[in-house]
Amino acid sequence: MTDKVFEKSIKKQFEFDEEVASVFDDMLNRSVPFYKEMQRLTINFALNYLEENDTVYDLGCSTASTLIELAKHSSKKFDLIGIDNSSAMLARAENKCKAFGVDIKLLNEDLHNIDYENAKLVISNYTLQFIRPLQREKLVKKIYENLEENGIFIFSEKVISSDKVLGKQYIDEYYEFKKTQGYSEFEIAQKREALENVLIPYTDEENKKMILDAGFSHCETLFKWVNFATFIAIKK
Ligand SMILES: Nc1ncnc2c1ncn2[C@@H]1O[C@H](C[S@+](CC[C@H]([NH3+])C(=O)[O-])CC(=O)[O-])[C@@H](O)[C@H]1O
Ligand SMILES: O=C(O)C(=O)Cc1ccccc1
Repeated sequence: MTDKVFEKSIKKQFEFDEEVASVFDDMLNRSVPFYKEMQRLTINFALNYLEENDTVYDLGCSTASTLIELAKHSSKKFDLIGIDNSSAMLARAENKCKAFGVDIKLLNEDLHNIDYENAKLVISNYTLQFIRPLQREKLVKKIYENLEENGIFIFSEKVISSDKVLGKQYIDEYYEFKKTQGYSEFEIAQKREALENVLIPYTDEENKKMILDAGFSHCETLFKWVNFATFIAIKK
C-alpha cells in the first residue's frame, strides 16, 4: 500500500501505529535511500559470521523483512528473534512470516526489557535513533555485554553532520531524494515536524564513540549515503 500518511494535516508526533504500519514497507523504501541495498549488505555481512544454530536478534524488526530475507538467503538454521513494541507492526510481521514459511520468534517488548541471551548477531536498522540518548547508550552496553565472543552488531541510523553548512546540504539533498520518490513538499514538511524530538540522530563520530565506549573493539561504516549510514561493530 502507498504511503499517504502525511498528505493530510497532522498535529500529533510520529508513531508506529496502525496507519503507519499499514504502509510501512512502502514508507521505508521511499524514505530511506538505498534501503534495499543496506538490507542486502546487512544480510551478506551477517552471513559472513553466522554458524548453524546461532542466535540472531533484530531490534525494531517492524514487519520482519530483514529476518525473513536472512532466513531466505541461508541454508543454515538460526534462532531468529524479532523485537518490536508496536502491535500493528508485529501483526504484519506475523502474517509475512507465515506467508514465507519462516520461523521467527516475535516479541512484543520494549528493547530495554530483553536479555539478549546467546546473541551472536544483533541487527538494529534505523531503530536506535528512536531511543532517547543515555537510554540508547545503556542499551548498546547491554547488547555488548550479552554478545558472544566474536559477536557482531550491525546497525543503521539517520545521521547528522558535525559541520553546520554541510548539515544543511545533507538536509537539502535528502529532500531532493524524497521529492524524486513522489513525496510533496507538504508531506515532507509534515513528517519532519512529526519526527521532531522523536527521531534523534547522532553524528557518525557520536555513533562510533557510543560503540567504543560500550566496549566494542572495532566499528566501521559499511555503507553511507549522505545522512543515512550503516555500521558494523565487532566484539573481540
Ligand atoms: N523502545 C522500543 N522498543 C521496541 N521497539 C521499538 C522501540 N522504539 C522503536 N521501536 C520500533 O522500531 C522500529 C523502527 S523502524 C525499523 C525498520 C526495520 N528495522 C527494517 O529495517 O525494516 C525504522 C523507521 O521507521 O525509521 C519501529 O517498528 C518501532 O515500533
Ligand atoms: O527522517 C525522515 O524524514 C524519514 O522519513 C526517515 C524515516 C523513515 C521511516 C520512518 C521514520 C522516519
